[in-house]
Amino acid sequence: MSRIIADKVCKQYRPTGRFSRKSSAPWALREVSFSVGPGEMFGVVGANGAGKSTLLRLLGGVGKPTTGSIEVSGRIGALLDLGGGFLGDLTGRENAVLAGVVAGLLKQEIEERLAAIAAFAELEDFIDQPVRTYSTGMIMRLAFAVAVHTDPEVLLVDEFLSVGDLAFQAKCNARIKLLRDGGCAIVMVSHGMDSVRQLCDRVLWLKSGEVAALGSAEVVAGLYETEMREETLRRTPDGPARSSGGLELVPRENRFGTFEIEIDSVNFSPGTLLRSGEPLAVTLAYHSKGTVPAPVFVVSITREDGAVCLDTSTHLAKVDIPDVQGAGQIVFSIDRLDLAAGSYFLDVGIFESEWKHAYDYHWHVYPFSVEGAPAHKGILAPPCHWRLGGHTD
Ligand SMILES: Nc1ncnc2c1ncn2[C@@H]1O[C@H](COP(=O)(O)OP(=O)(O)OP(=O)(O)O)[C@@H](O)[C@H]1O
Repeated sequence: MSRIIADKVCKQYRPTGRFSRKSSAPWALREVSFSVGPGEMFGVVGANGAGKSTLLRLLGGVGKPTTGSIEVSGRIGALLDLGGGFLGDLTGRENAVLAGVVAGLLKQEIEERLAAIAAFAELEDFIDQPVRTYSTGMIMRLAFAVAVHTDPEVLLVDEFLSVGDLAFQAKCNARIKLLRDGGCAIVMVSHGMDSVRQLCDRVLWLKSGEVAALGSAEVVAGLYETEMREETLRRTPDGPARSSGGLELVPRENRFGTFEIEIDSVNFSPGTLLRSGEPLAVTLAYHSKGTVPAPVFVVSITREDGAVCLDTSTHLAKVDIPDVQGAGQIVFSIDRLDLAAGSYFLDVGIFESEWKHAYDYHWHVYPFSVEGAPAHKGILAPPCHWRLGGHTD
């Protein structure tokens, strides 16, 4: 069950000013699909103008996708515009009650929580003062405290907005983790890859409104950092698009990396049809020009909607990989691929030993389909059996 399902979401703001007549406005989001389950922390990363806030706003019900759909189930706690909705002449207490009611709580329910809200926001002495006398930090603390005390089942947070002093930030993060452990689905726009790695389960990387990558936090943070690193170093990837086995590998589109090691070939043809329950073996052939210390090899299988089915690496499997130089190959095999029928992607890559950046990562280059699976719902479809035992009268 998912709390959030975004399906091919596109957003184009109504043309104004320079886009009014001659050309149409650019797309702020284009064909963005993903789902977030209960208890999942879903990060959204991307450069300025990539579409992160637009996505968060749409998830919070502010505006509608131009095309595509968004389904959110459960009470939403949105920290989109911290304190922006507060009325200056009302006291902190009155604003908290109003915000709680808007979030869907009964007046009495929110009143019962006021002491906890004021304590969390560290505003006990100021809660009966008008909000116009508050500093920006105090307003943000109050807004955050209200949002996390309304039992949200979905929480939308922009990390930038949740900053207070470091101690308060740590308290917010702890609270967010608590909510996650209680089954809240959290979408967090993140700006630092360290916090992405620490907090998020999965990450969506938006680039000019499109999905650049979607997968486990480590992989996507590594890919993003690769690109940022290249940008900071003003470094262009070696070589133009390369063709391999009929595939077009385009740097920064479906191939990310610094290419100190390159994946030369993968023995997996795009469009392969697999039968559920069959074994799978993938051989990566690679080469490096210089010596590369203990790289991490990664294989990931995602469903078409971005759900991670398998995400593994030599690091997780504790396989000892020596320093690499020259050409070599590595084989990854699964005894049974018990996937439900559907469409999937196999992604492969090689990362720096500490996951700091990708050497070479092939993103959604190898689509495949699975058929012949038992008719279960969900991602896994292993052979299953039912046995009714005994009778109760
Ligand atoms: N209200 C608006 N009207 C018109 N265009 C908008 C509006 N809001 C955002 N955009 C445009 O949509 C695109 C995505 O913007 P958005 O603010 O969602 O990106 P972002 O990733 O959140 O950026 P940042 O990190 O700078 O906040 C940009 O090109 C931006 O100019």
